Amino acid sequence: MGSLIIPDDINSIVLTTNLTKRYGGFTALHDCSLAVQPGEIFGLLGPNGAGKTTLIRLLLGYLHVTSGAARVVGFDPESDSVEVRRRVAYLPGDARLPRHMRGRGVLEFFSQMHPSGDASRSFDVAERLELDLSRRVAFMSTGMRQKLALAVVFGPRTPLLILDEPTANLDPSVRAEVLRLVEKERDTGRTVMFSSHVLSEIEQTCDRVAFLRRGELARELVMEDLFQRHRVTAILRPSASLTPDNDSSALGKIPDNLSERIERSVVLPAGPHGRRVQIDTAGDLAPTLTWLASLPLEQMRIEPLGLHSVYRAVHLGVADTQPEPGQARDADAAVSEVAT
Ligand SMILES: Nc1ncnc2c1ncn2[C@@H]1O[C@H](COP(=O)(O)OP(=O)(O)OP(=O)(O)O)[C@@H](O)[C@H]1O
Repeated sequence: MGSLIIPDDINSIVLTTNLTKRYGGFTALHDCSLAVQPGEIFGLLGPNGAGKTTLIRLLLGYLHVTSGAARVVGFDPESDSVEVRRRVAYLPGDARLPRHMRGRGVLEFFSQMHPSGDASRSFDVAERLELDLSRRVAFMSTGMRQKLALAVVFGPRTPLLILDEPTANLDPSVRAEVLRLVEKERDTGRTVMFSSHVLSEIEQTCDRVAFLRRGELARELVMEDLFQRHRVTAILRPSASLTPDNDSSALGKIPDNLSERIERSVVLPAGPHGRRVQIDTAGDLAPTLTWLASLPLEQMRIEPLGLHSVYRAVHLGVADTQPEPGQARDADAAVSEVAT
């Protein structure tokens, strides 16, 4: 406890320094240091058991810290959890609501419980999510209960919202509506932290994302930087000359001004249409396009590299820019299993 807080991070709304949680001999979170800035949507990604919920519950003081420190909305959740919870609206992954109450009663009850509760905001959210508030919780479906829990949590006007898998059990149109609500809150200056297994919604909504893997903070990513990374796929013209080991010599030397932007360029073994070429780029595409146009390539396709490739790399512990040929298919299967 009581680790040094870096002065640059003094304005962070969430700050953790070497935060660690052990259950007996098992480490659920290890040396996690991260900072969330006011007004951003911060995503937490990671496979099952990675430590996302552990981190969130430490931030709210529901779990005791083993070592390291956290500061949330200016307070230490270990010693001031009441102050933290006054300022944070929290959606647990396993939200439990009073089964005997009707939806309307639940929203009124929770808005009175929270110091910054506002029932009218909860009712608005319930309406946007098309939730029938006349039903008793006991007779609601899983998705309806999730909508009700969301209506509860979007009620209080707290500076920070922490949502543990907010879109779990919801159909695609409701998921989209929840993400719009999250963005709306951010646009009013609130900060949102949320965990999810759905890469597309993190990609679409978050300003920054942290990847947890086996209790470690494996990677942090600014989404703007991710959107600047692309994969160019093309077929090598049959006339292009190749050295016997099929290296990337057919692509020539990468111009000096692009050396930082071209993260990877490979000629893959021949497929049904010829030899495939893959080039991964970072940063502004404009200068790269001129070079690409000069190469002996056809059927060129340019796609954003996307969170999927980073997730795969972090999840499998391989470099996202240099997957082994043939490994990609296995990796994709593993990701779709875990991350869709
Ligand atoms: N009370 C506990 N005692 C022992 N181990 C625990 C306890 N609570 C959680 N763990 C373990 O800590 C690890 C992290 O769990 P956590 O719930 O934080 O993961 P998560 O990333 O939220 O996973 P999921 O995506 O499945 O919700 C898991 O291996 C889990 O089994």
